[in-house]
Amino acid sequence: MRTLASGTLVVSCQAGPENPLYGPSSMALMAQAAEAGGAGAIRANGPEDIAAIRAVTDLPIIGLHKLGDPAGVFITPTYESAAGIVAAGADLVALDATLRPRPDGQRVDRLIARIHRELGVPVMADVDSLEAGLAARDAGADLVATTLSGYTNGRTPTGPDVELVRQLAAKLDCPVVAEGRIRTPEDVRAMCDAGAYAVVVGHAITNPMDLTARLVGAIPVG
Ligand SMILES: CC(=O)N[C@H](C=O)[C@@H](O)[C@H](O)[C@H](O)COP(=O)(O)O
Repeated sequence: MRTLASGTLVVSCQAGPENPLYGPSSMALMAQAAEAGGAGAIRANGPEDIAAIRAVTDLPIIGLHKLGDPAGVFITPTYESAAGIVAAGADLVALDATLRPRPDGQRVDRLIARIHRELGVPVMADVDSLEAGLAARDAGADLVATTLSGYTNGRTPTGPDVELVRQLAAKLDCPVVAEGRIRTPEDVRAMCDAGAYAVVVGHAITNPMDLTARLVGAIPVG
């Protein structure tokens, strides 16, 4: 079984329908490019993308399935969504473990226990706060990630949440994964110094629209 090693840079290869790169073949190419650059694992969304990525790499895949309302719990909200991505080739399941109500009313500890029992893969809890991270570990999560920090209370900061990584790493007895708005080598280093076990980077590597817009924004007007 493929596992997430300590000190890994994970590249999140995701594109929504608004992105010209939307689709499994583009995401498989992204994953191959990430691997060629030294990525140690891939994070990917949905069974189609995951199956296409699985076909071209042996790297561990952290799978998720975004379903439902993005304003609520939508990262792998149900057991069925977890089962679908594992069948497609995911080695770990990432799921929303914020303290928000789940769409099916399911308790997260029962969901995690069922994934362990029936799918036999580790669960990475995507959280937004220290409280949610501690609760996720108590609920059985194998790893805790800061993925949802800044996305659940209406205001998204521009930078990554180094402080949350530091707090989680100080309190938890499991790997803490840094994720969200990490853009530069300095950000990556700050996360490692704060105690991150692994670092996930998405937009800054796999979203050329974002990269282009940032540089276009640097051109003086007039
Ligand atoms: C909040 C949410 O839905 N995050 C998603 C989780 O899978 C992805 O859209 C992010 O790209 C991923 O977390 C990596 O983060 P960033 O792209 O900022 O490096």
